[in-house]
Amino acid sequence: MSSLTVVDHPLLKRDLTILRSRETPHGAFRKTVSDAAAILAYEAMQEVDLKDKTIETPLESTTGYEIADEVIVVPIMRAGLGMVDGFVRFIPEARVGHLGMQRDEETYDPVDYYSNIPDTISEARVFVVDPMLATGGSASFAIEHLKQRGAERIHFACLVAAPEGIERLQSDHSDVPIVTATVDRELDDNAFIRPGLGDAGDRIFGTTG
Ligand SMILES: O=P(O)(O)OC[C@H]1O[C@H](OP(=O)(O)OP(=O)(O)O)[C@H](O)[C@@H]1O
Ligand SMILES: O=c1cc[nH]c(=O)[nH]1
Ligand SMILES: [Mg+2]
Repeated sequence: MSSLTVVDHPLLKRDLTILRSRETPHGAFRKTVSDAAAILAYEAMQEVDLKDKTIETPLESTTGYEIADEVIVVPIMRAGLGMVDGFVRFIPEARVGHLGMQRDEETYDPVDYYSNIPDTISEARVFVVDPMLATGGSASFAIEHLKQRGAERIHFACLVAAPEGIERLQSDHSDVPIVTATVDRELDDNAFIRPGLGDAGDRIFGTTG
């Protein structure tokens, strides 16, 4: 079974509270998603490989490190776009792929509408990002698509996960580690996460209210 890491950090708890509140307007919501994603990135990137590099300090030579991995961040659109900045903040040379996916409002199955993935995917360490893991359908489909494109080292990062989504992802993709800020109680009858934070895409982009 893949690993599940629930990041325990006071800044993340504070950010999650801002995100959960219905009072938070979309500008503050978008900024907070980005800030929280950076904290998740810090944890999710623990396994990134390094290589030695000799450098000159002002006084002498010493051995330092640089990132050895080719890193690709893949947001599941739309809401995943809000996490990209937080992830590339630490690795500016990272490439970004895009997967467009929208849940069907009745069946809750993901419908894919866009894919643009860097052709270095097979040798890369890939971070799939989406704030919400609800039924797990979108994340599972996205990861399957990336595997079919050749990806072999995939990580998944989200802000809010439902127990149902974690179970689905661990069952479909036992090789993909999951990093999240919280595991919430349950899915409701509309497959929304409770207590959750509502519709992440709409709140990031201000498409309702
Ligand atoms: O785990 P699941 O049951 O698949 O649900 C989670 C998906 O639902 C949301 O996207 P949505 O379909 O609302 O699209 P949007 O990002 O364009 O709003 C969310 O950002 C995930 O992609
Ligand atoms: O709670 C949920 C479930 C799916 N998508 C969201 O944006 N929020
Ligand atoms: Mg949405």
